[in-house]
Amino acid sequence: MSGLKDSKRIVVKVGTSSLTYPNGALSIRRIELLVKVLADLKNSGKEIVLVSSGAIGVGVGELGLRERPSDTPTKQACAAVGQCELMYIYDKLFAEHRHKVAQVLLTQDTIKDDYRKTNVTNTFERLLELGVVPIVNENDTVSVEEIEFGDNDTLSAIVGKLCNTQLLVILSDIDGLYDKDPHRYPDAKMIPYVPSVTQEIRELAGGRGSSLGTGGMVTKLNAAELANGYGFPMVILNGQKPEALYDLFDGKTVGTQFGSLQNGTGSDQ
Ligand SMILES: Nc1ncnc2c1ncn2[C@@H]1O[C@H](COP(=O)(O)OP(=O)(O)O)[C@@H](O)[C@H]1O
Ligand SMILES: N[C@@H](CCC(=O)OP(=O)(O)O)C(=O)O
Repeated sequence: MSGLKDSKRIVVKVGTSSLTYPNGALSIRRIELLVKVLADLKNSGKEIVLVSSGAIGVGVGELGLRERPSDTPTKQACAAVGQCELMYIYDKLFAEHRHKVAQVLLTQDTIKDDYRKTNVTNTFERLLELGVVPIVNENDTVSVEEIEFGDNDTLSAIVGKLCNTQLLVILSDIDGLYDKDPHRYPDAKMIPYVPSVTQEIRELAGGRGSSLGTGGMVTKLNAAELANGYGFPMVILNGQKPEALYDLFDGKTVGTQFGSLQNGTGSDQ
């Protein structure tokens, strides 16, 4: 079995802080760059599933609110408004590269129900066969647990399982996992490889880094643990530099890799 660079089916998760400015408005430059890289990777033969946060952040901007709301119904309303805008933009940008997108809204409990799980898996399988890029987000109208505790990181690992991915890439507002929060400690050092998420690793992780990000490093470690348990590795890369995905698939050491490909032969470390 070959290394990460040969993974064909990839789930890429992008967080709110990688897509929006601190005032909530969408960063056109970032989303354009992300779509360009993903479209190009798709042209190279990869199958891409994109898990995109940002609906609440974009909704905040669309509705002209001054800051991210703290009450759940307003967050849900923002997500419902923002999701339309987000998909409109993805549709338009992927179309420029002649790729089709699909909207898939899920809740984390999908994985617990065999009937729903099969339906979702079948949909992913067919969409990928048809050459479509599924774009997934939490269904924030029917599920509020996740927007209260906030994270699409866990969802992205579940999506990885549901679509039988070979690799999960989480694009964050930071280059990878450090030995302490680099926003608080300038001497923090990045950790390139984590074979498994231990208690010692968990103790390195702090909370969110920006006013728009919700999960912090803890939820990324939860996602890594889930992903590795499901049998695929996870890599954290910086969403400000989506070109890092090219480096990853060129076989370079970039970001932080958690776990290796199943049967232990896939690690690039
Ligand atoms: N050990 C750590 N290594 C890296 N980042 C950390 C660590 N501990 C806490 N963080 C914080 O987690 C943030 C990433 O999570 P979050 O703000 O939720 O981003 P995103 O929107 O990308 O999901 C970083 O910006 C950083 O401030
Ligand atoms: N479904 C919500 C998810 C919010 C969320 O988890 O954000 P993030 O921590 O940036 O992945 C949205 O799209 O705004």
